[in-house]
Amino acid sequence: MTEEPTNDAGLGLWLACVEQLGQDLPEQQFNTWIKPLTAHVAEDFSKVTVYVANRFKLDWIRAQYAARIAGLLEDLYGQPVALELALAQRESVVRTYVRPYAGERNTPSDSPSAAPTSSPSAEEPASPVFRNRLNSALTFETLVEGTANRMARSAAMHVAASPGHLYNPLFIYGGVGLGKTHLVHAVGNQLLKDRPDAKVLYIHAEQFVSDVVKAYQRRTFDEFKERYHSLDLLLIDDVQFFANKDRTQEEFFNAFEALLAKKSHIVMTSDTYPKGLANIHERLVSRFDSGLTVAIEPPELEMRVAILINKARAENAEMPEEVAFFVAKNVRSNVRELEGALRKILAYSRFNQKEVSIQLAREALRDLLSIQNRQISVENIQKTVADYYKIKVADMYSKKRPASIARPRQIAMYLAKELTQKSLPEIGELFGGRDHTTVLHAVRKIAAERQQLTELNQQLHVLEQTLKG
Ligand SMILES: Nc1ncnc2c1ncn2[C@@H]1O[C@H](COP(=O)(O)OP(=O)(O)OP(=O)(O)O)[C@@H](O)[C@H]1O
Repeated sequence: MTEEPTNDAGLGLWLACVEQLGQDLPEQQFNTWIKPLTAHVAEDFSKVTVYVANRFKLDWIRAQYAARIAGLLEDLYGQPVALELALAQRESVVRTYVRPYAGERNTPSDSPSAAPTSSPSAEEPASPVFRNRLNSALTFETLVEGTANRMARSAAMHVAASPGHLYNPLFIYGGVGLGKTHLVHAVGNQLLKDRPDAKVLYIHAEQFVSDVVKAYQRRTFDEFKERYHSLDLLLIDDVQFFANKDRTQEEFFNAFEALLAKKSHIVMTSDTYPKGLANIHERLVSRFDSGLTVAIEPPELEMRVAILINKARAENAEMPEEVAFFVAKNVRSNVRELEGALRKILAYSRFNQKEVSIQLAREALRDLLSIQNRQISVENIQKTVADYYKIKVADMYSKKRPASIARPRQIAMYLAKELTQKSLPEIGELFGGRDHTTVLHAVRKIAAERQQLTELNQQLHVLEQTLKG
């Protein structure tokens, strides 16, 4: 492989990243995928271009390691570094990992002239593990269930258990990093576990476009059709990328009809619901919507906590529940960001040889937390305390008196007095129009008990840390 020139400091950054991966990954994975990589680091460190030997490996690196490499580079350099993956023969830089918005994406056109020279195909030589392009780590077992994904997950499990029947096609949509890709891989992996002979293919929509282009160029549409039309299960990710690709849409339509006719199953993902798709033919859109369409929502707090704890465990690290709560409270947007936060915390903990604690998490995530520039409001306190003690926010204002509710409410009043500038009557007002003496009683009671009860003190500590960010 060509050695790509890079400056010394840049080389140092790349080598440190590789070294860290060498420690983190199983030896065989490291030797197969990471060791052969070369990289070029921009003079100002703004971008690292990693060169990969062929398109197939590039896809694999992108799917499996790009987020991790980008995260490590950022940890090591101290600021975000754009990561680009490119084929080693330089003439065709494929796609940056840091994704632009859909409209700006540099996807291959499906006109023959714009075809990439080495577009991938489902037939490309590969070891049997990769032939179906499934990542065996993405299973139902490793996908944490919560309200946000319950329906999508159970529909997907249903499909995996009896493909070709209900919910065909299954159309899963949702924002970035919410687990759509994970879920479709899980369907494929589950089906293969039950029926190892099933013909399953996972493919990203962009790759399908490339396959169409190649069939065009080589006049191999018969083989193309045979390959796609013979599947038992087609898992196709990010179908919004079919926008404006007329020939691809036509071929996908054909494949779709053929597969449904023979009771094969199709599972699709997209960033929007079918009717929200732009520049896709109406006849395709209506077919996308003809089975079951389900959304994946951003994960709720408890799900985020569970994901963090599970992922830490998978990395052989312990994340105490209070730290997971602190992180989950502060990183809300999607699971990929949660994973990024976890990676930072674990790297920080290893590097400084300190145990994972709220204090450590706060240090590791200080950039992220300072961006949020949180202002503590009484509403925020009520929500956080309600989440922590697993009661409804509405109970903060209600007249209910059971201790399981009254106590968290007193704790929230105490924190409101401690962490905001509000007066006792103002706080009373915000807790369902209570008298200021009720608030005063709560504040005094909790302050006194805090001195006596270690457990309460610890809980208050977690809540304070969480609220202060
Ligand atoms: N419920 C979950 N439990 C465990 N891990 C999850 C869950 N949801 C998402 N993840 C993890 O979060 C990361 C991002 O998920 P995934 O790539 O499936 O998102 P996506 O919705 O396909 O995003 P995009 O649209 O950006 O491709 C993956 O590493 C995935 O394993």
